[in-house]
Amino acid sequence: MARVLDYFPDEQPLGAICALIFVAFFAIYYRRPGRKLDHIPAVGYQSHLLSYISAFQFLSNAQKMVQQGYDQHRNGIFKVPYLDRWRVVVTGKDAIEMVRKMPEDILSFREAVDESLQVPFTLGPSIRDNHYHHPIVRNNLTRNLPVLLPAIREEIIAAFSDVLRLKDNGRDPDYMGINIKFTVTVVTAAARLNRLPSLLRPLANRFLTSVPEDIDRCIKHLEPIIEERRKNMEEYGNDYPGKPNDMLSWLMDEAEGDETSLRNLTLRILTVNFSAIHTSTMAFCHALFHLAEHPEYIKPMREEIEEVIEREGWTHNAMNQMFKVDSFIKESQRLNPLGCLMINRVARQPFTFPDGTHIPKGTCLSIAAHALHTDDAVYEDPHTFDPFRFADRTKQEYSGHRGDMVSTSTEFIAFGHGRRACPGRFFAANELKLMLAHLVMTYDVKLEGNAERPPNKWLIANCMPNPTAEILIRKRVHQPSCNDPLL
Ligand code: HEM
Repeated sequence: MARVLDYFPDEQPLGAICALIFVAFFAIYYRRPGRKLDHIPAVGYQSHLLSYISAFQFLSNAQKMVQQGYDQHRNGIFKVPYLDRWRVVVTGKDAIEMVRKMPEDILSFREAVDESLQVPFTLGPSIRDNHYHHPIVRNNLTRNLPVLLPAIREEIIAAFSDVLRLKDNGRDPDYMGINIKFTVTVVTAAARLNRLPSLLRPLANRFLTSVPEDIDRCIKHLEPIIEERRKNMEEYGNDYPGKPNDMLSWLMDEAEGDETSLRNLTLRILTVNFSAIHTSTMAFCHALFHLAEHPEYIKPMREEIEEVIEREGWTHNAMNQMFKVDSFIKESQRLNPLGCLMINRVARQPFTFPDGTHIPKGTCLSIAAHALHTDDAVYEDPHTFDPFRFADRTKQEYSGHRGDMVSTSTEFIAFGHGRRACPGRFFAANELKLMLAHLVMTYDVKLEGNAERPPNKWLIANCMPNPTAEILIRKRVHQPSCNDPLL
């Protein structure tokens, strides 16, 4: 104490005491549930106050620290320090299986999402309490993929032309902009709210977020469409001829009570796009950077695509037969999942793992995704990008659909695993495969010189493709016949 007081002039001991009380309050307030996790080994300092040093290191070193814990406690359980809490990390097949099977009232997915995104404030109570869009994404969207595939392909081709500034694709830039920006709006507001004590959050939310303005802007686009569909339904019945077969129609069909309001339907569209846009964008960029580093993999994929498209055309069936394209993206997701910690959950009740580790109520728990995906006990030569690793369906471990990108397991958790696994992954897989197939059939890509793949950017535990990297891309001189007139 004497040494700390030395930093303050003699006449200001009160200031020093206030500062110390503030630091102590910060330290005690922030770490929850704190000492109840003392029995779980920590990465970095274990003691309460010193662990703040490790928590600061974790901000810029999360992936390495999680890997360190994984290497030291293989098939065990350890904890990593965040500024506001410990996070318990679970490793090993059996423990992952146990987490997968835990019911929501013991290990909650919802509570983890609500906390990390501050859903009650950012997206609001209707999104927190009602998840009717989940089965729509999982069932309606997936079921309709065969009929929607041509429209999805058309969108992809238009998007490529737009991004490469080849021609104006006629899509409304304001509507696209709101949907793209919405994720950033929500995530930024959530990060700010997470730094505040819960009592201040309702008030602070009003100043920290532009979600209401984003919804207002989006309403302007969707109002005339929703009104027209309602009018048609009133006049010609629910299944009127020409009714669009899309997310908005499915939501309008299923919404009940308050959910039928224009505002709530708009918020629901923004929320579905929130889950879809950035995840898919990052997945595609990761794969694109691997391809640009290894253009030699373009040829075998072109051969596969040409052969499949000659037989099946650009159909859903064709997508299911592009094993190399599927494997390429899956391999890229294996090495570059959304983060080093995934399948985040909050313990709603205390429970004990079979190895005797007790998990108190309120504990935040995750699986070490990146470490699992690069474990040499799980994958051969795990740090090498081996694009067609999953493509050989004669191998028993990848036979049937087991090699597919959408197939989750205790060895591949890029989409989560179990009941809560991403309901949009079937759509995502088709979208990503169509994008990669379109890219390789239409363009050549490479990195400048002999450059290596641009390094990923880590935001604490979240992994993103390098946002400033550049690749070289040019249109192929000879287009194959299977590239139809849509181009
Ligand atoms: C490559 C692209 C994607 C990846 C890597 C991805 C990954 C994930 C992951 C890891 C989860 C959480 C699973 C868990 O914690 O157990 C999730 C949830 C979810 N995903 Fe995806 N996803 C992708 C694309 C999509 C798309 C395209 C949609 C919609 C069309 C979608 C809709 C959802 C929804 C609705 C949830 C539940 C989220 C919530 O309740 O807040 N995802 N996704």
